[in-house]
Amino acid sequence: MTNLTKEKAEKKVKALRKKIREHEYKYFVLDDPSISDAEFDQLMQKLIKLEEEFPELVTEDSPTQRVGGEVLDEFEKVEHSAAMLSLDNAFDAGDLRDFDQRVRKNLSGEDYQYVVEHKIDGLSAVMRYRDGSFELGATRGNGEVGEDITQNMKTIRSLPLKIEEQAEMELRGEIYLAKSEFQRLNEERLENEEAPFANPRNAAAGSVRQLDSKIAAQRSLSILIYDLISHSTREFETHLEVFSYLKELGFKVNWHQAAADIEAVIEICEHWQEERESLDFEIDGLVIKINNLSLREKLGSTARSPRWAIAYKFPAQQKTTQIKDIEISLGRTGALTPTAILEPVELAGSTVSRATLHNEDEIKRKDIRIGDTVLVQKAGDIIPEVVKVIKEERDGSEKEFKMPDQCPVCGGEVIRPEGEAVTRCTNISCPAQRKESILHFVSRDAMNIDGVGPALIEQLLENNLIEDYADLYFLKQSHLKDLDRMGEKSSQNVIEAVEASKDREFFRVLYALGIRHVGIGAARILAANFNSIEELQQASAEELEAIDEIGPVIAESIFGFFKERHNRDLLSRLKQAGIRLQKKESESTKFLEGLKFVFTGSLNNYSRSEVKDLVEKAGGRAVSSVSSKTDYLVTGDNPGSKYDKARELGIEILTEEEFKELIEEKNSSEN
Ligand SMILES: NC(=O)c1ccc[n+]([C@@H]2O[C@H](COP(=O)([O-])OP(=O)(O)OC[C@H]3O[C@@H](n4cnc5c(N)ncnc54)[C@H](O)[C@@H]3O)[C@@H](O)[C@H]2O)c1
Ligand SMILES: [Zn+2]
Repeated sequence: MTNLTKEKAEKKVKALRKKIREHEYKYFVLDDPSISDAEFDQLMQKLIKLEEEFPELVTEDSPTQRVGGEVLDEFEKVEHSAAMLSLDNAFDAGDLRDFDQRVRKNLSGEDYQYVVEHKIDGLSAVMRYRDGSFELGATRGNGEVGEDITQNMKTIRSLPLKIEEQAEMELRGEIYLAKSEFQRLNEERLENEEAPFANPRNAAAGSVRQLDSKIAAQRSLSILIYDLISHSTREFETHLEVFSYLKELGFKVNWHQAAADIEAVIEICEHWQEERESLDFEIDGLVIKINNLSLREKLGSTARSPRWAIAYKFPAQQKTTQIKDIEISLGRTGALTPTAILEPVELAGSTVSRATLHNEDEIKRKDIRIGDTVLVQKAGDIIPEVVKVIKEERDGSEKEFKMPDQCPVCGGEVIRPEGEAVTRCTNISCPAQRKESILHFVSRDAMNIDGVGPALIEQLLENNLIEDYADLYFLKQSHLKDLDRMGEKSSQNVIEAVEASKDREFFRVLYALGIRHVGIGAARILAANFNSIEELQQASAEELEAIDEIGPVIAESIFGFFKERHNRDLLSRLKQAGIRLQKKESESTKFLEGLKFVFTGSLNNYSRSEVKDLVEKAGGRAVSSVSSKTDYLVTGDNPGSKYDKARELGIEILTEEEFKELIEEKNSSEN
């Protein structure tokens, strides 16, 4: 009870109706809502409560008395043979039990059973078949009159256009977009600088309402059937019977499960609330229906919804809130990630106060500003994200965001390489990324320092014994002895292993530095072209790019590395420690030294034994299977599964032509 006077209540009711109508227009006509469904449902619930308390205020045109929706003039109108209603909502087990009480009372003692189905977050459609052919498809519209979308529905692959049934029949189902398709579509829209759809439902609705069915066809819509409205020659007793009949005819029917009573229904609802992410389409709840069809008739409907069904709605995954600030957090590879600090909101059962903004481009594309009202969403265990900005809410005080030009953790220089979306701190010993860089430094292909693993590195950092990898060379046995699992013997071993690494080949040192994009292959090429660190450091970007295998991205990264003052300091300490930062007289510069090649598909210019010879002459090895240790995969015609595996592992892939160039060039430069 609200304890309102009638006058006050009337004012509230009017204001609510106005608000609800505005949101219905944005949602149903523009396919562009500015609040989440849960927030909309709350407004509706408020109105329902007030109207229950003051029944004299109920008017025929109240949103509670009719199905929300509008019919667009662009389409032919279709009058429905039976009104297409909304569903009543339940938000928890209590609401479901209340519903069950009402059913029980209305059926006065008759036995009944429920069927529970997914509530697909799409839009409902009605389909008419005659003499075995799909004849008409229509939207729900305002419930009485819908829009003729027959042409667009014909693009839905899962909808049979012919069936083995000569009767006249009418079906209902939900048109939807699969999650993967929704994601693809939104990425495409962002790229074309179009506003992303707020959810798959809006995306599906926007696609169905395309006047050009070629565009609809590109959207890959799907449909699931959930009701039979009429049939000219057959009668059915239960909803379950209808489902098996439709399935037999070749329709894709909605998932469903029988439930003996409301407690069984509640269990099914709880199950799917947990499992909803496992589906390839969005469900926003479950629909509970009476199984026996004659009982449905007995229960009947209100102006807005049937009394024999109810929608159980999951807690909201989307809500509107405000961005209070945008902060930068640093990943372990030095990536600067902007994060929105939100006015806390309750979302899918937890309080959300941060959302990832991914990167600078994403902020620009979505035009996100500090102070904006935004729609945020949380799906599964994914970090919350900003779906879109509600631009109508701007008052001019919002501030545009600018990426900092210094690392917020260490003050180091940040760069955003051309063609990349990510801005990074270039300081290798930046606290946010030093563990990773030290791990890389000691790894097998790099300095190969045995006995220095993740656990030891963590301890060394925690005890302030080292800050970066150069510090490893200044460790004394007395520092190590007292650490966990570090006796006399093992600390001695560590010191010796560190000492032994001072004489590694020059290319390994170059690789160990951890310059972004300089993998072991690029390090070898650099070592073949420069005799010492100083030489490399003095090279201009142009000189670097002049080397065949070194592209602008690697060149820029090398350049950036040497420019950073922390990195220069790090190098001078490596030098001071006695690491050899130049080539040995005897150091092999064989071009493919140590590199592993895998070949797949049939080659046009070489036999398999020829390529093996070529690779081995240049110091490389030809191996038969792809693993993370593979450096190059060379593909001929009709490559096999090795190709997919290499792609998955991010291994560099060469065509036969590229391989040929590599080998020929090498031979000519070495002769
Ligand atoms: N965000 C906004 O601004 C805004 C505005 C208006 C409406 N809305 C949302 O739109 C919806 C209101 O639409 P409604 O009146 O269609 O009610 P509803 O979504 O609560 O339920 C009815 C609809 O459920 C769908 N459905 C999915 N699976 C079904 C199944 N297995 N069996 C039967 N029906 C199934 C059908 O399309 C049917 O029309 C609510 O979710 C509401 O939050 C949001
Ligand atoms: Zn930093």
